[in-house]
Amino acid sequence: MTDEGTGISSSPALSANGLGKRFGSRVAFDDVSFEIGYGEVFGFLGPNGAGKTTTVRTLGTLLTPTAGSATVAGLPLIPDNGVEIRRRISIMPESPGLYLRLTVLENLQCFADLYEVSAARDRIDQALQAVHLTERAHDTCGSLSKGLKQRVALARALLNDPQVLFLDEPTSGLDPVAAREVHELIDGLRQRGVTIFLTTHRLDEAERLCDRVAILNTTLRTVGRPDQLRDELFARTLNVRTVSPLSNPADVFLGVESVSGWREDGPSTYVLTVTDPALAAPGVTRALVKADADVLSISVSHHSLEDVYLELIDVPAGLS
Ligand SMILES: Nc1ncnc2c1ncn2[C@@H]1O[C@H](COP(=O)(O)OP(=O)(O)OP(=O)(O)O)[C@@H](O)[C@H]1O
Repeated sequence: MTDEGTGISSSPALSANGLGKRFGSRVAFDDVSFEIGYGEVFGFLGPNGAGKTTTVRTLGTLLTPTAGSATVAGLPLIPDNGVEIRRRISIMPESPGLYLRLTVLENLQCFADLYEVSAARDRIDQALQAVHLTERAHDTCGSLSKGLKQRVALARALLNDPQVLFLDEPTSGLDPVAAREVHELIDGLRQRGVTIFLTTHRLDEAERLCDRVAILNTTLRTVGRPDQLRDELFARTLNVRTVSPLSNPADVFLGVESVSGWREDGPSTYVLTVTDPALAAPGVTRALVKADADVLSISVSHHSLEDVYLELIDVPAGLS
């Protein structure tokens, strides 16, 4: 569905409603619901065995769901739509699955034939350019590093110019430089308006790349923007350190705009719960100066997506 005049689609690129998949008595994932807009980069996080790959394979029409419903690239996920959905999407699996004795170009030609890509040579050239591999087109895939193989797999996933791209752990096993290159490629795809469904164990990756993330552990634990999840789960705090203990901290802190509580966190260290750190910090500074306190530092505490993840996933005792 397209909004008149704007050309922008108003229906979600991907949606799931109570979606589930079980293998016999084993539940791979259950009761998963979300909506993803066109052009969004959506992170799908969860521990080993959480059901991420099975969700991707189900949305990618490779497995049939056992519960719920979904739409993929604007089409209901039903067997009759399988061919058309596969035409509109691509899946880049965790392992590249290339023919190692064939060159990069031959691999792409092979897959372009398989996918019946029209104007194949142009699409291959565009895909090679998108992943910066034009120079390596005639190298055999067996001679490429893991990071370069991953780029070939990404080029293959781009051959059909997908509306929705599923990336299953695209940086698994890559060194930081190769991972950063993949991140830059994903950024480039986002700028071209490709909707990306990204499964990853790397929380820094999700935080850097994703507009929103979902945390899955067989069922969905939460969906939201990383900063929104942090704010929902953790109170905002200011950390104040002074040279010597304050004689009456309550008198100093309470009454400052935006400060709703305080506690001591060791000698001369105070943690203040605040509604808005940007408002609270200058007020607290003024109050400390007025009380003649020698201030060592005032800092806003930052929670990472990892904190959110660990809070929501049941981590076995002793591991957190
Ligand atoms: N074909 C299958 N037959 C039976 N069980 C399966 C099958 N595929 C997956 N499972 C089970 O479904 C659950 C979810 O697996 P899945 O591979 O989707 O998890 P994941 O989140 O992708 O894990 P990882 O991060 O380790 O790749 C696991 O318990 C797994 O053993």
